Amino acid sequence: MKPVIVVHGGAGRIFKDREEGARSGVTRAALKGYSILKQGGNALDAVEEAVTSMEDDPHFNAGCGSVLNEKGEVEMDAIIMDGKNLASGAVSAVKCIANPIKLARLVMEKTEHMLLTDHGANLFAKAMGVPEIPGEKLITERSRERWSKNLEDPGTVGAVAIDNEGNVACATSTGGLTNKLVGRVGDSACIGSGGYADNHVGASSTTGHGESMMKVVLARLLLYHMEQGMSPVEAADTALNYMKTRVGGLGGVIVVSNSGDWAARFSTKQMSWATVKDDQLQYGIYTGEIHTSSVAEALESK
Ligand SMILES: NC(=O)C[C@H](N)C(=O)O
Repeated sequence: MKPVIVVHGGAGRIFKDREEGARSGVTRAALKGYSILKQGGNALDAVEEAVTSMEDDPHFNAGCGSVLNEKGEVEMDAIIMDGKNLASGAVSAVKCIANPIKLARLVMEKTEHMLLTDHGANLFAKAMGVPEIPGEKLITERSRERWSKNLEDPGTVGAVAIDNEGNVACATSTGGLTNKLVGRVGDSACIGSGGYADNHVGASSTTGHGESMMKVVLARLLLYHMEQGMSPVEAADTALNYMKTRVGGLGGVIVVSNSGDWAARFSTKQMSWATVKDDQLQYGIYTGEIHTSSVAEALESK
């Protein structure tokens, strides 16, 4: 199986002055994940690496750069899932951690549980030797300014991949919604809403209005449509359209099928996304925008 990775950097409105940062952040993440797959690495490692790269990038609403809750603090949600055995791990409302996706992976691999929240997630991090960082380190000037004006930012991040053994995986990470209530948990920590991976079908990761996505269980819904015979593009559009007409919610999805077909679709005005397949990088932000270059060219310009 030829490896494929697809990443997103969030659906919503991306301002002009943020477009270049979003484009280069998603392409960097896709290239990092792909290089793991190319070296024979597995899909789980690739999606974790891609998401970690975007958590560390202050352009995105995940890790450093996360939006702030009603108290002006960062509380983050993340999930990772292995399509081989349907194992998954998640954290919700976790604070003072640089990379929630790594903590989610530890929940999957080191506990009997699937989701740890808030204080318990931090206690677990400590037990695993994951360093706590001051909450301030996750806050950017921009996130504080947008919070004070109660302005929404897109930027949840996610990745899906298939490796050369045909295993699929997904990972999603977010700071959630600006001015959310303390303790609010969104779709990104919830299996089937923020992401889902099953080798029998494929893997998906989502972004958008979390409460709407939880109502329709968006990530699993679109895989269901693929099980019924739809292509990734048709399944993504059908699921997004259902969410829009049924509950009035907007968002975006990325998906890879177990045969290596992929899609990046959104019902919002924009979503930053990138993919690498057959040593070719593609990326875009607006509907219909697709830039293409070889991986070699892209790595030279980085
Ligand atoms: N920007 C986002 O995708 C937000 C995320 N889905 C949430 O509701 O927490």
